[in-house]
Amino acid sequence: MQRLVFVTGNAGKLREVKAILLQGTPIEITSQALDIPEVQGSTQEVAREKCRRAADLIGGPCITEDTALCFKALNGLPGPYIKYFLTELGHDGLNKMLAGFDTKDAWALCTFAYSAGPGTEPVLFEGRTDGRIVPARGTANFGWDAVFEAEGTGRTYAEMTPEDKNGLSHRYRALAKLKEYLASANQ
Ligand SMILES: O=P(O)(O)OP(=O)(O)OP(=O)(O)OC[C@H]1O[C@@H](n2cnc3c(O)ncnc32)[C@H](O)[C@@H]1O
Ligand SMILES: [Mg+2]
Repeated sequence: MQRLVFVTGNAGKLREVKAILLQGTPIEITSQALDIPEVQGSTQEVAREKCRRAADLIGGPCITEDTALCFKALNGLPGPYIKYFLTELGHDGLNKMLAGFDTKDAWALCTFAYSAGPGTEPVLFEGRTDGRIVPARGTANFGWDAVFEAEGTGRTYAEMTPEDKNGLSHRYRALAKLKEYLASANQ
């Protein structure tokens, strides 16, 4: 059994990561909620720096995760800054931001970063799910789930069962790559 510390302050992320990793992996997740300052930059720069700081703080190997919500009309923004937009504007405001644009297309991008310990360069694993921004539908219990309709499903993440979301989400796709990496690194 491999033990990995997932450093996150977000209960929704932790719940989904545990559920996804339960499906056939010898990885046990323990978590630490640390509020790590996030730098500005590309999703990759934000992810790398957060993971470096987390590894320094806990003094050992760890994973961190960054989620971006990218609007096509805005060339990928708010991207890694979605948390602040969601907090300040809410679901309705996110829709209104796109009112002047024809395309409501968007994608959810998840970046896991794995550090083998302080001083090592984090390795990144990205997963992307395409969709579009819609007026809120479904049970809104996690972030922007209610306003993101995943392509080809006709449903927002908030209208899906946890199993359905975890079978096609940005997080699931990124974790699949992380799992593969850890499995081959352990042979
Ligand atoms: O401690 P960390 O892991 O950084 O947790 P966080 O909540 O600060 O997370 P981020 O910095 O990655 O910001 C991502 C924002 O998107 C939200 N979010 C992340 N994953 C989501 C998902 O699958 N569905 C809906 N909202 C999500 C999350 O609640 C934040 O508001
Ligand atoms: Mg954060």
